[in-house]
Amino acid sequence: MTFQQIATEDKQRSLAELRDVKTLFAARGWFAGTSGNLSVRVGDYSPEQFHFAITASGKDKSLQTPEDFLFVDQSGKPCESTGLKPSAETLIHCEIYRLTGCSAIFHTHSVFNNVISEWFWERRSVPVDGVELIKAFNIWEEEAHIDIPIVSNYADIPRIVPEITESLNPQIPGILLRKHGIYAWGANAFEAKRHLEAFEFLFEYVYRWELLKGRA
Ligand SMILES: CSCCC(=O)C(=O)COP(=O)(O)O
Ligand SMILES: [Zn+2]
Repeated sequence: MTFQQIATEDKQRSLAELRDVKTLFAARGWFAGTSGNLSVRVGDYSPEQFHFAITASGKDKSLQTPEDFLFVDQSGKPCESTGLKPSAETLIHCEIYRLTGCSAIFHTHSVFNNVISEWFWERRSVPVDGVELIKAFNIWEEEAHIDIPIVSNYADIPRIVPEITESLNPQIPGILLRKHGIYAWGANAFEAKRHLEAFEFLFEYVYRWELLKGRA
């Protein structure tokens, strides 16, 4: 399916979803200093051809403007003529869509996700044991253990992509970039948001638990 074949209503719906999530996350202070980026896929999916709406690079994501989003293809190239630049991290979105076939990807920076990614960097994953909110990832076993992958954070984004290819675990809908932030995804915007919120809860839990353990 080409971009032109995708119904206008579907494109408008994806932009409305992004706008709503952006407004909500901005109200929570989740886009400090223009950080973060969001995308929602539109139209049919195949690993070789897909399209998604993504936040434009470097914008103040707490503001609503007519120039907040643009559509790109599976290689991160704009689908329409535009003066807007897609997020500097678009290639990470491209790779996560290609590997998972998901429909929405949300990326945010927080103090907890940064600190925890550095604390567990040597083991390249954040261990979480038996916390109820693991169920937000559709993992229902009692006392479940999960490991949330951490990859390097290079200024040159294409260098990060092979580490994502290598480390992404299909059971865990998120990946941490070291001292940078979390990428969370889902089958739709609702699910990606649930996953992101669960990750942030778990990072704060692990951070506080590690502190308490250190005092015992
Ligand atoms: C000032 S934040 C540095 C870039 C970044 O990590 C980010 O999430 C925002 O980049 P974008 O190009 O998507 O605005
Ligand atoms: Zn970022």
